[in-house]
Amino acid sequence: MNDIVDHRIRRTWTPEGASAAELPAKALRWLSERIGPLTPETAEQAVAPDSAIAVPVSGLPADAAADLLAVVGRENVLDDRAERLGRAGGLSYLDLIRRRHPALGLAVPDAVVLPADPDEVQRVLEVCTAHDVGVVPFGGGTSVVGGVNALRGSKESVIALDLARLDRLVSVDPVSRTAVLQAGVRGPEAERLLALHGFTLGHVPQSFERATIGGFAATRSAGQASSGYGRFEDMVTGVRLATPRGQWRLGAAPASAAGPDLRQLAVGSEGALGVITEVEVRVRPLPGVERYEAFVLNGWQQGSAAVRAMAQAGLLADITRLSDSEETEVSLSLNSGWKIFALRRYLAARGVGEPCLLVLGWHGSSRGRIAERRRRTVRLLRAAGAVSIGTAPGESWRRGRFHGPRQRDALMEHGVCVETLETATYWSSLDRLRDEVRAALRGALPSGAVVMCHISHAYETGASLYFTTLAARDGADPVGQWERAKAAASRAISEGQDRPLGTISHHHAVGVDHAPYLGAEIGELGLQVLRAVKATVDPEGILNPGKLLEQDPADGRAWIRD
Ligand SMILES: Cc1cc2nc3c(=O)[nH]c(=O)nc-3n(C[C@H](O)[C@H](O)[C@H](O)COP(=O)(O)OP(=O)(O)OC[C@H]3O[C@@H](n4cnc5c(N)ncnc54)[C@H](O)[C@@H]3O)c2cc1C
Repeated sequence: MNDIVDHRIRRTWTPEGASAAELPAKALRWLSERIGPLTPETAEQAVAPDSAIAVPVSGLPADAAADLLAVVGRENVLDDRAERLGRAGGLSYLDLIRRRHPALGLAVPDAVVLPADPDEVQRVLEVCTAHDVGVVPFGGGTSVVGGVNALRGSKESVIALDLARLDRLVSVDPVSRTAVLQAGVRGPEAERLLALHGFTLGHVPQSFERATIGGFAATRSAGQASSGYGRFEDMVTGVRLATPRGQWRLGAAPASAAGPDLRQLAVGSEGALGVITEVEVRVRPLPGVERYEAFVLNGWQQGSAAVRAMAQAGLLADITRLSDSEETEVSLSLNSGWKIFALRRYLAARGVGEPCLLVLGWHGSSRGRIAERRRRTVRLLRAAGAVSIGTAPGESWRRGRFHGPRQRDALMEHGVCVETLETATYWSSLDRLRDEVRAALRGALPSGAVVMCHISHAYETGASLYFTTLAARDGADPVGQWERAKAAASRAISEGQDRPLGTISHHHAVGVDHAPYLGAEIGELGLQVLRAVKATVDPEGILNPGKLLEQDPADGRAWIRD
């Protein structure tokens, strides 16, 4: 079993484990004052042994198993409970809760299959089509929308198709600045391999340490530096897919008017239209210099107007992230490193009563190049009323940029209901969307719940909104508690007059959790178009049953409560 999967079973993000993110006493005190007394989980709940989780005997038919062994070798068809449990779902709050409360049940694949290369992936799909076995493509397993849950749909058995062995940088074209990476390469390894050639991808989501190139493409991921490097789909120049109907290569030129851009059907296909085996990406020269800094704006309106002005003037930093006052308050309260009292006094003296933190990160070939870019941005920000608080808080953000999942591990140990959700809309609707989602979450969660929001992806025409909630967990019904809150927020996002107020997902994708809301966004005709594509490439419906397009009430949700 690889380290990553092993540590996921133990419910810790990295090998260092939850101890890497122990919450300081000050943070716990602050939190219990805000959301009510924390009720740490019992030792049994916190580390439920694997043996406590019911894992049915593998239902993979013997003849299908034999054919799979013939393709990938005996050691790459795994049916022991630990390996299967390791791929039983992703990393949403509900996924983690199910692992802590074994009685809630988990959807466990019948086997884990690890092909070595694109041709083996293709042959695995042929075997699964012949034996009518469902296939869940599994990258880093960091889905937070149920994308890798081992649902069966109409199939008797389902495998997790783990792409971990597709871990190579296939080629680099330094002239065109493109590179081909296999789907199973994880974020840090992709950067390491590209750096050997002097390049970077610049795709750094918070799940960077574990998520894969194939997963980024399959979910239309957006990284923290999207303002500078673009979203993942902006980086993709070509895709190689294995489908039950054969291999499909897309992307012949950097731009094309040869009909609709079918690459964009593969990007965002969430394992339902094919298995992405290779991705050709645009790469950029490694930046020689980085600079992180922070400003404070007075209130959300002033902050979001400043980010809009930056976006519309083409003056965004590579990383541009605005926290609302609630999120800023939490950062200030929980951060032990800053001189908080002095900072609050300084801001009050500058007339900032409702601080909203704006972090900017700059990448460039030299200090001079960065200075040149930031000069105009800083002028704009000063005119918008922003107060510079220097590089220390920016550096602190950079150092902690991947700590979120570890802190979540620690918060869960303390009995907190901690989850995130995200959306995006046009600037003219942004404030209304934020107000409505906050009201929906507050209405559904216990009083005192902390509901924070930030903008971390901004465009000329609009921005994403990312919400984080912290609430006292309902120990008797933790799943129902979050499902109700999430449904209320999703309704607020999806309702609107002639179009929804926002998108049901800016970068987490659809999976199971957002499937009921997809129709509101793309219309019944849109759903039919996608179903027609699915019927063409996957006529037997083996690929990722119950995700993206399908809502199978008998399978899609019921197992959660079983
Ligand atoms: C703590 C945390 C922070 C996160 N932060 C971000 C963030 O900042 N930005 C962001 O965009 N997302 C974020 N996510 C969500 C998640 O990391 C992304 O969706 C990521 O792109 C998933 O990559 P993965 O390799 O883990 O894919 P998986 O979780 O393994 O799979 C995701 C979906 O893609 C399909 N899939 C995976 N690989 C392939 C393939 N090769 N071919 C076809 N289908 C495939 C799966 O079947 C599934 O439907 C975060 C998640 C967590 C847990």
